[in-house]
Amino acid sequence: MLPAIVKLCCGISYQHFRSMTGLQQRAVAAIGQEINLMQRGSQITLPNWASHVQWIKANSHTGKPENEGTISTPMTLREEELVYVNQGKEALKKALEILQDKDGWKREILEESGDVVLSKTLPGTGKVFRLEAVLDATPEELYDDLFVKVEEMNQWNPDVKQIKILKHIGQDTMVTHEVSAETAGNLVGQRDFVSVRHCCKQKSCIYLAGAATHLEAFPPQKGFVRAQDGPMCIILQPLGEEKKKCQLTWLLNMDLKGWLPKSIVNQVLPQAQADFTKHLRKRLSENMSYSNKPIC
Ligand SMILES: CC(C)CCC[C@@H](C)[C@H]1CC[C@H]2[C@@H]3CC=C4C[C@@H](O)CC[C@]4(C)[C@H]3CC[C@]12C
Repeated sequence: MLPAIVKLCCGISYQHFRSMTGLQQRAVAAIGQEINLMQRGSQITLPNWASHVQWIKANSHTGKPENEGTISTPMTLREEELVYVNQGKEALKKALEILQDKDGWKREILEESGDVVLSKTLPGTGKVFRLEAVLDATPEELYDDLFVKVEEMNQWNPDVKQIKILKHIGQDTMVTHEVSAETAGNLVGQRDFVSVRHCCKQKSCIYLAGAATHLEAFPPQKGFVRAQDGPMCIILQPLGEEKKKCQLTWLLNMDLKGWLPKSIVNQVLPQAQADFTKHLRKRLSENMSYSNKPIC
């Protein structure tokens, strides 16, 4: 019944859509784009009938509907954005596959706090690192610092010089530009990265995935070696019901590019991971002391 009504509405409104001008056309096209994107990015589940509605695709230059005379096929709009969402999902899948295999990990660092960094060499991928740490925070709080407020990371992590969000694609995907700080003694020069960052929440766990990507408007910058991050992933898993404790598992898979001896790379990367949790703990304790402060 419902699909029939929708089809009828489409039939009735079709002539109107065709005779619409400029802004109106763009508005309808934009709504269509939005619905397609939401549906494809599976941010919302639309009822089945929604797929019967065929949206008019407006030409971005002329504002006129494309395929004049025929009802256009379901739009392949914002394809570029869907590419990023899929890259993020793919990164998560690949990173989880690596983490799922519990065999063959070698211990690189064991901190007094109990944080541990492990490594494994994978054929075709090279050496990957895995950090395991328990933090006094909920997954949501960590998601806030690591995803929502990612641009603030340089304020608490001295290994990061700058992070900028170049593009938001919905709430769960973004393209970021990161610049690392110079390491002590400038053993490894500054690197910059353009990455797709994708978040996925499942039950009580939060997954933050990432992988190197391209943004035409952001080619490699002069003076920086463009490195490649990923497929990487951070898993935030709550520990215990009441206590604010969270298990953080971080798979780091980074190609620093440039001319660097492997021995240096294999030393700085696990160290950067171990340092990351130290800085993150400090940030969390500062956040906590703020939230405990009386309001006035
Ligand atoms: C050894 C030198 C060259 C590199 C050291 C800098 C490293 C530690 C920095 C540079 C960019 C940083 C990443 C930038 C963005 C994110 C996304 C966020 O959701 C989780 C943390 C994560 C993944 C950061 C982890 C730390 C990071 C990888």
